[in-house]
Amino acid sequence: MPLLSLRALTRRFGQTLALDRLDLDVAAGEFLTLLGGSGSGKSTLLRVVAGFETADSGAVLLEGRDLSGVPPHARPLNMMFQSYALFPHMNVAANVAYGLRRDGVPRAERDARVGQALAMVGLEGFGGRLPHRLSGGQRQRVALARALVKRPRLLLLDEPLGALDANLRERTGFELRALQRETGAAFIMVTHDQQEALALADRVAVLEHGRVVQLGPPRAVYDRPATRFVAQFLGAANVLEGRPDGAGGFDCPGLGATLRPEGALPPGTAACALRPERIALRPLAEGPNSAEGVVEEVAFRGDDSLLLVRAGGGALLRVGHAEEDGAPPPRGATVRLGWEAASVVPLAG
Ligand SMILES: Nc1ncnc2c1ncn2[C@@H]1O[C@H](COP(=O)(O)OP(=O)(O)OP(=O)(O)O)[C@@H](O)[C@H]1O
Repeated sequence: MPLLSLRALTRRFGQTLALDRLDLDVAAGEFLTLLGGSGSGKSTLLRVVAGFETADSGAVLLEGRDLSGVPPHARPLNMMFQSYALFPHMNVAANVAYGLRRDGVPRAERDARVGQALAMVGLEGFGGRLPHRLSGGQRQRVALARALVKRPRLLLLDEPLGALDANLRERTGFELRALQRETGAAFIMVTHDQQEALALADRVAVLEHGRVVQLGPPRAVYDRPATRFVAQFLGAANVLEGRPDGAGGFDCPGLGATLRPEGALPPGTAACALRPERIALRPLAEGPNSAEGVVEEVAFRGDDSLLLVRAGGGALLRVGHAEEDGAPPPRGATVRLGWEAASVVPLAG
């Protein structure tokens, strides 16, 4: 049985359908990241699971038990907010102890558990500090300790790393992952950052318009996006419109060329995705899966350059050019492009 099951969860705000008959199962001990554009329903989903928001219809089941009517503090889960929501007048230890005190946990046990939780997030010795005397990263850890101290089976994290700078964010992400393994709790984390979502998760759920449009291991979702939205949202793939040529290929007028995927095309395929880093500046095979274009822009990005290449049929392609392949061609250069059949991903929607 999954730890958490969401069944046909629906939540409206006036005309807005924030959650639209959403189904999702989360396994015990799993790290799931929720990725989606602004307004896709990520926060609403967490808030409904936590009990801060009620669904109009549908069910939230934790180990098969329906949580409707169970108040937030009585749910065997915890939520960590983006703002951390620490009590400013309470020191770190009191902030972390808050939920235990409310549950009537005796003083000695409380102190021991607060000590353990602070050690877990690397904040031993900080118990007496007030939140305003901590750095952003330290405040984030206090919030995490407070969420973990009750040993929840499920932890909901709403953009927990949002307030951290890039370096700290990466390090804290790894720490979060280690903590999740150590505690065995399932984590559901909302993030705007697609790389973070891919890096940390066992599975990624992509939300669009209040529904899960794709769910799977990071690599599978990245390599085989199911829809135009997922292809462009994750890794900004090129989405090429066209139609099947009836002979296993996909005619793409914008490209002025034919794409040929490895497998068969479903008859209704209306677009294919092609990742920028899978396009080489040379033909890889004879015939299909190559095109010609003119370099319109070259943007240096550190470990690679991004080229915008205008293909023969007018489509503008994003093409990644790795540093180890030497200097990128200059603007105005005519280039021949090629890619493997395995890189062509037919899209369903
Ligand atoms: N309390 C509310 N009142 C009215 N509309 C709301 C409320 N909460 C959310 N919404 C709307 O529901 C939709 C989903 O919002 P939600 O906050 O869940 O999205 P999100 O994916 O978390 O977005 P973001 O990434 O911007 O935080 C949005 O259109 C939002 O405007």
